[in-house]
Amino acid sequence: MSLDRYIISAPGKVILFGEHAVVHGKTAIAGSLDGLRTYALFEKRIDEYLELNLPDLGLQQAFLWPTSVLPYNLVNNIETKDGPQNLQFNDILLQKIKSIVSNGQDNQEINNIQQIAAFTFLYLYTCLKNNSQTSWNGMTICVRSNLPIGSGLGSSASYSVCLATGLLLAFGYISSPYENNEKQEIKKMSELINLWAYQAEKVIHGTPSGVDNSVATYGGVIVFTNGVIQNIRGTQSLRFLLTNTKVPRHTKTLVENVRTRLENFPKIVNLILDAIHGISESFKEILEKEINDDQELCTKIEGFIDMGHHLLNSLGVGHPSLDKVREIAAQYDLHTKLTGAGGGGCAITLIRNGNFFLKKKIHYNTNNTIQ
Ligand SMILES: Nc1ncnc2c1ncn2[C@@H]1O[C@H](COP(=O)(O)OP(=O)(O)OP(=O)(O)O)[C@@H](O)[C@H]1O
Ligand SMILES: C[C@@](O)(CCO)CC(=O)[O-]
Ligand SMILES: [Mg+2]
Repeated sequence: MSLDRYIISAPGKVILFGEHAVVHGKTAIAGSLDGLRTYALFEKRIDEYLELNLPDLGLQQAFLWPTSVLPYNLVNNIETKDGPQNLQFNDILLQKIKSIVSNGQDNQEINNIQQIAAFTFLYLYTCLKNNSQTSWNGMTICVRSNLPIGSGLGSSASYSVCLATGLLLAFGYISSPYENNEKQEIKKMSELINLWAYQAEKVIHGTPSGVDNSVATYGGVIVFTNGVIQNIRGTQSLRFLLTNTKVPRHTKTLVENVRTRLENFPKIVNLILDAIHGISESFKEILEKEINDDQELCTKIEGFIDMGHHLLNSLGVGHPSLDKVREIAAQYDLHTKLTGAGGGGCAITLIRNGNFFLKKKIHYNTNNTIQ
């Protein structure tokens, strides 16, 4: 039974190690950001209109569409992994939604951030509305976030998780944890949310790995390899300083550039991706070892940070502003790497403190898989 209103929230993220390599099947370690989140209000309307308010994108006026213009019944088995896989990014659907978002001008490229966000919502709505028996035909959505957008902190992933959750709740595919907090049910619902948030991320990122939407869905710190997720519980929260260079960049473009470099220099770039994979796996291993000497542990992680930063630079996703952050932090003997897609955006600096690495037994939960 769906309610008439939902308020949903999902965290941003930092990638500690493995960005870009994770797109090519390697391992990444990502952590969710407690205080930086996206919030979405979904409210049922009595008319058959969709109203989308995106004030963070400088949208003065809400998008407003009659539901009658949208195509339906594209996906048969929404609730299984086959659902999205059967759903080809078929051109008719994409063109149809693109023309709706660009007010009827056909063959318009969707390139500004408002249209990308609107297209992502309409795509997910069209897939999930399907033939679900629900009274949520019309709805008003408003999205707000305190995450910097386009800065490498997973704003698109938290946006995608909020949209997927709101629509799955509205169309009755999941129920709120207040109505059903049975552990097994929550696990199933989280997997469905993550599956459809991943579809939304594909619209925004092009060929995402799924690590961003996974950590925005599950929270905490996760180890992610090819869609397999290990939740790391019981870790002492690592302390990082987040620096936003405020240099704008697009994740989709940066990911495409790395793919081109891999196609042009496969023998070299594959070794770099393997080295980045090695850092993620080594980090995972030291979390499991009983290293009680905090200094030794900290020195190892600082080594991973330095190597990780230089390896990402060699993939062409660095930026002078990120190196500047490294240089300034190094004056205080602190170690810094870019986080997310790079090319500007944010850097993370490891903060040492006395009891920084109080070791607690690290427990890996059973694997969750999302694809
Ligand atoms: N609060 C928001 N409201 C509406 N759309 C948003 C919001 N936050 C993010 N988006 C969507 O996500 C896009 C930014 O995604 P992008 O992947 O480029 O950056 P990011 O997710 O912040 O960085 P990274 O992917 O490197 O972590 C925006 O263009 C917009 O379409
Ligand atoms: C750059 C990347 O690895 C992380 C972006 O936050 C892209 C992805 O994994 O989808
Ligand atoms: Mg993103």
